Amino acid sequence: MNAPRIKICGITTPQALDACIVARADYVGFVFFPPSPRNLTPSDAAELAARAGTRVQKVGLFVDADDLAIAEGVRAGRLDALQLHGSESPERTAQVRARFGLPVWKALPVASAYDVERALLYRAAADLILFDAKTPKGALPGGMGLVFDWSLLSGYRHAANWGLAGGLNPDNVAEAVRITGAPLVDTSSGVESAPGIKDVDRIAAFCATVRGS
Ligand SMILES: O=C(O)c1ccccc1NCC(=O)[C@H](O)[C@H](O)COP(=O)(O)O
Repeated sequence: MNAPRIKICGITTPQALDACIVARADYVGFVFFPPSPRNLTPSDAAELAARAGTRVQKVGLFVDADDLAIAEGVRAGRLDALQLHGSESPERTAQVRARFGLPVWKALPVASAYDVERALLYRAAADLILFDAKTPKGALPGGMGLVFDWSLLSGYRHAANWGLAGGLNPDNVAEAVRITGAPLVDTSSGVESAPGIKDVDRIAAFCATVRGS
């Protein structure tokens, strides 16, 4: 089995970006959601994008954003893909893909087998389904370090390209991949020393563990 592709989400500094590139992460995530401790202004995103060049793919994360906000993120962050992490419907997801001409990842919150089945609704609209842990009402919809029951994905016949997120870190990611067979893993708080503060050693350890799994 090929090693899973790796996305490190919530990059806010050149040091963290460089650590992802050195560790050969496939994707970095730029968060465009003001309530997040990882939110980027357009000028921060432009600086990071210029530094990254084509060395890593840049995924812009949006939560129920309108076209204007997405367009600003796409321009500033020179984005390669869009991650919709709110309650976007299949119709809105398809609309965003058509409007921006970029691959769209749809994050789905998971707490039960029913939540996993909802992926079918997005089969035609999204290029990738990202299964993430459901967060409590009123909390951020992601980036909380919460894990869901990975056995919900064990042996599941996926109808679409997909990835696993939610509380992954250097200590648990090998087990998560073993149980789910995830072809892509995504982490944010699991490679941080505090909310929004990436730890370059944890980024390196996460990537090394995934490549070795
Ligand atoms: O990172 C945020 O602050 C955030 C805010 C709003 C929606 C999603 C957010 N992050 C998503 C991610 O970073 C990941 O795609 C995923 O949720 C994994 O996060 P974590 O559990 O912290 O590893």
